[in-house]
Amino acid sequence: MLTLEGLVIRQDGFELSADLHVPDGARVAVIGPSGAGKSTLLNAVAGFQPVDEGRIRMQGRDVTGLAPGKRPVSMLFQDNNLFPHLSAAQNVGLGLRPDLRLDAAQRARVAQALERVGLQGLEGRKPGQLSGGQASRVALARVLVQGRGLVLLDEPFAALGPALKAEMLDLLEEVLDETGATLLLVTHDPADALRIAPQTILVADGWANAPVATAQLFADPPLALRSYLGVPKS
Ligand SMILES: Nc1ncnc2c1ncn2[C@@H]1O[C@H](COP(=O)(O)OP(=O)(O)OP(=O)(O)O)[C@@H](O)[C@H]1O
Repeated sequence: MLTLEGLVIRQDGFELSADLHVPDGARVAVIGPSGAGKSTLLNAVAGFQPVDEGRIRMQGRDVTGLAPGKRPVSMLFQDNNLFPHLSAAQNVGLGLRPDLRLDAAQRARVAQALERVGLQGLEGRKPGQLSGGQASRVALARVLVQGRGLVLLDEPFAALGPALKAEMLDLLEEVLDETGATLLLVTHDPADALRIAPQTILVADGWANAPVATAQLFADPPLALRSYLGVPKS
């Protein structure tokens, strides 16, 4: 699904390298110290961050030079990137057509996605009239209608309480089951990784490492992860 070949990203003295492969349908957490480069990695995969060396391949295609919209990727940020002046339905519709000129079938898909995430009846509300959890559901509905092969989430549910976050991770899992998409999820919470991602990419010391089994990584964390987790070094 996703291959990073000899990737090097540089910005203002910071350098991140990656040489790794994420198989189709894999669910992978991205974890590591603050400032290690987790968001930089996701932004490069999504196409928002230029790459200095190497190639990014998706579904067998070289996408290194492609604009974000041309990549088979949906990205969800912590603020859910919803437009405040648009309704929930319009925010979801943007995932299908940026000019929002939806035909009847596309409008039906939007309604179906909003119903799928439990927001029937709230289609006309603007983000400011929704709770944090409901706004996250709108963003997930957009991921659902986009139906892209790779879903990138950068700490999307960090502002929600623990129970609501667990609920959203469960809903995310259901959406992934339905679309078969591959997931990269940046999180600061090992419990999130253990809950949803059998594999984890550790970003530390200038490298995004190849995915390893999440349970094993946390059972016996490498040095770079120990201080971050607050685990004694010996
Ligand atoms: N726009 C930018 N221009 C220059 N340097 C940047 C920019 N954005 C981030 N950086 C630097 O790049 C490095 C990686 O930042 P990044 O946001 O990817 O880390 P992170 O692992 O996601 O951190 P956190 O967990 O705190 O969100 C940091 O040293 C940061 O200061």
